Amino acid sequence: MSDFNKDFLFGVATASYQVEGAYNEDGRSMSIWDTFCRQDGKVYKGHNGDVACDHYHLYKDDVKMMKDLGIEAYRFSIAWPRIFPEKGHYNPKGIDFYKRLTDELLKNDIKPFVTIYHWDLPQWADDLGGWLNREVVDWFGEYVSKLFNELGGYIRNWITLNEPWCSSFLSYFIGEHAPGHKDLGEAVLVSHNLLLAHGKAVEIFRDINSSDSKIGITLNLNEVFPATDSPEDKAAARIADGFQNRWFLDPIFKGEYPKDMLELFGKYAKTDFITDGDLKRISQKLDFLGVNYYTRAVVKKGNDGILNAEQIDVDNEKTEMGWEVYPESLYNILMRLKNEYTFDLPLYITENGAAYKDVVSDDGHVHDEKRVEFLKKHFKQAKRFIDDGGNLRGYFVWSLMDNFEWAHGYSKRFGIVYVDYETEKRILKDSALWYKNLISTRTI
Ligand SMILES: N#[N+]C[C@@H]1[C@@H](O)[C@H](O)[C@@H](O)[C@@H]2O[C@H]12
Repeated sequence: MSDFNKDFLFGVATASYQVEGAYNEDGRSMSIWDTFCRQDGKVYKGHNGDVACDHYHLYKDDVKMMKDLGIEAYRFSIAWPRIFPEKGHYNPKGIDFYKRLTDELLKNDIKPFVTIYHWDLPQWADDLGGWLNREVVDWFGEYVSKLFNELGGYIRNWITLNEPWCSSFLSYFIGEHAPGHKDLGEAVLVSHNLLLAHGKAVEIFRDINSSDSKIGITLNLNEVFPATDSPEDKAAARIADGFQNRWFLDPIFKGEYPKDMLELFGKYAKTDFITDGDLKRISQKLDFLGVNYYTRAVVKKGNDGILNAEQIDVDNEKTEMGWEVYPESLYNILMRLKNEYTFDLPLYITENGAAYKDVVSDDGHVHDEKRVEFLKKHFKQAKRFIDDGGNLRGYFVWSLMDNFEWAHGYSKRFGIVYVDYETEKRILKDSALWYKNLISTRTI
């Protein structure tokens, strides 16, 4: 058994579109996810975030619930369509919600960690090309300037983007997420514009915010294993690692795109998307890196004619998402970051958690033993990293409560708190009570 020190932050995470609801309240306009949900066949049973967990109206109860659990930090995102419902049109009512939420958190000694962009791009921006249009960097700059000026005095920890891999490759190449394009060249251009927007936000942040405020980015990273020791499978694993991890880590921390991926993507990218100064903007110094970790990947040589790297199904314990439970890779990823990219830069696990088939038992409780075991194993790996000299500052469990799980709608439950979507009633799962005990003892 070993203890997390007193400064380590035990948190939970959510995102605006997944929990807020109030999709058309107080001036909020449509986002690409409001649009995507209304397209046939895109989201499970046509679910959408119109109401979600109604966090917009129930936030005080949710903050009290966090307080009662001893939660020390709350990672949430801001909905761009609330702040700028139209191009160039600022909506003060939009900011007012986040001022109320932040005020409630601070009153309860819960540190706010804000994600500036967690996928709900305003529809007006997408109508003008969205992340495909390099002008989005300026629109994003106007958005973040308003956030820093209006909220910078209360919020000290800012995350520019959540999982740019999802906002680019999952959304513009694989097509599972909004806006649902399937074009690798577009996805590569989008990934670059996302990183430019990230860099623009860091520049503005450095101009506006005091030094006791911190800024970083959140990347979803996994550890990639070759299915066999064959040269073909090893080569496939290297490409898969480049596609998932190095394409973002290298420009942010080394100031250059990985050459092997640049060569591969260069065959598909529609324009010469890198111009002078871009990589300098993208690779500005950060105050921390957020890591979202869920599972590893085991890859064999594929034949899609593009990446030629195919993930295989591993005969091991899996979550409801079909993701292998592999806590060791959390340690390995953190150690790789420390040794190759971030060195002594503070790290946060900004998301880790699991979906399981949760049901309310006859006793009125939700006995999610598998999630308790999942979290226990992953917290142990986090502590192992700290004990081996890693500068891990905190851990945000995904998620505080069950919520809208993107293309899966409400069919996947990730929360440590159960949500009855008919009544919006919250029920603490056993994992919430386990987390409360971990926080109070700080011992894993
Ligand atoms: N899927 N899944 C769960 C979770 C998703 O709900 C978050 O919004 C993303 O940041 C990340 O993908 C992880």
